[in-house]
Amino acid sequence: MSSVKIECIGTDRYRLGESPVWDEKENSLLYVDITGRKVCRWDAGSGQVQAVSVDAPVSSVALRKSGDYVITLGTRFAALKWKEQLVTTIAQVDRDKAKNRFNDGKIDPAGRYFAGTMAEEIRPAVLEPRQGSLYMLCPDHSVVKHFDQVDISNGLDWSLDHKTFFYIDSLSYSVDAFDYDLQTGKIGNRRSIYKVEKEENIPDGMCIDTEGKLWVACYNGGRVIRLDPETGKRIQTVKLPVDKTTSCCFGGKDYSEMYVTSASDGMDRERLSQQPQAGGVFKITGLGVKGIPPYPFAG
Ligand SMILES: O=C(O)[C@H](O)[C@@H](O)[C@H](O)[C@H](O)CO
Ligand SMILES: [Zn+2]
Repeated sequence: MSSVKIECIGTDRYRLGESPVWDEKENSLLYVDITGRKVCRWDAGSGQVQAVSVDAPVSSVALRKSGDYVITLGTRFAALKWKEQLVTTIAQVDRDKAKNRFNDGKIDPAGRYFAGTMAEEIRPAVLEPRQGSLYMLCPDHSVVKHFDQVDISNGLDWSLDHKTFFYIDSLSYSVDAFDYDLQTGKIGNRRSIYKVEKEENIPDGMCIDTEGKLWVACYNGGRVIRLDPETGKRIQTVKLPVDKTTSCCFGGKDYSEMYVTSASDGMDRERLSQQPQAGGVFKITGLGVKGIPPYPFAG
């Protein structure tokens, strides 16, 4: 564990970095700046970042089987053609909730796009409660609502045997599990597998490793934690040089590196001068565990 190394990739600082996803074909890391309204792609070879600006808060990005990407934009699921910088709407949700937007999203092992919504934040983590829902965009472009009453829909991933869905509603301060039916995408039997501790603050984005353990980025906690979903115990803590760590994914060669996004929104000048890397994207090496490739959207 002593060989764990953390570095900030590049010099760009984002307002609300989120949704890191490794794009193996491009040897690149994709991520979004939600409030900065852009989708970014960092080329691991050249170190260059390309960005596509969009017309609404963009909260997640995912690979697409047919090439290019899908995103959650405002309250829409949309397709993004990278080269053309072209965004086209696939489906819309929460039409009755003008102030809602999508938040975190990820593709399930069968190629469905899961993403949840939340109310507009007055400031980070302060918002009208229970306005969000969890949705699933199917490959045929139909949308299913799984449940509502969500405060801040956040981290999500699936167990390696695809029988469990893990989910975080941030303001419940809990990491939850559901039984998962991969055939139908149905979820059930919700239970909490981990209650975050006070200094861990707000559980945000999440990903699984090849040992079936969960990694959770802790917003205002300045860390990622590794959890054993079987025992409900935390087995590792990795601290980062910024407080507002938002999400994590594995990438790089053999998915042996971890990438962590962060935010700078809501920090005053003094705080920002103490944490000059706030809003940066970090690469962690030497963890000694690997991740799995992201699933692409099948539609
Ligand atoms: O990163 C996200 O998922 C949200 O969009 C953020 O706004 C934070 O999570 C929130 O402020 C604290 O929970
Ligand atoms: Zn998040």
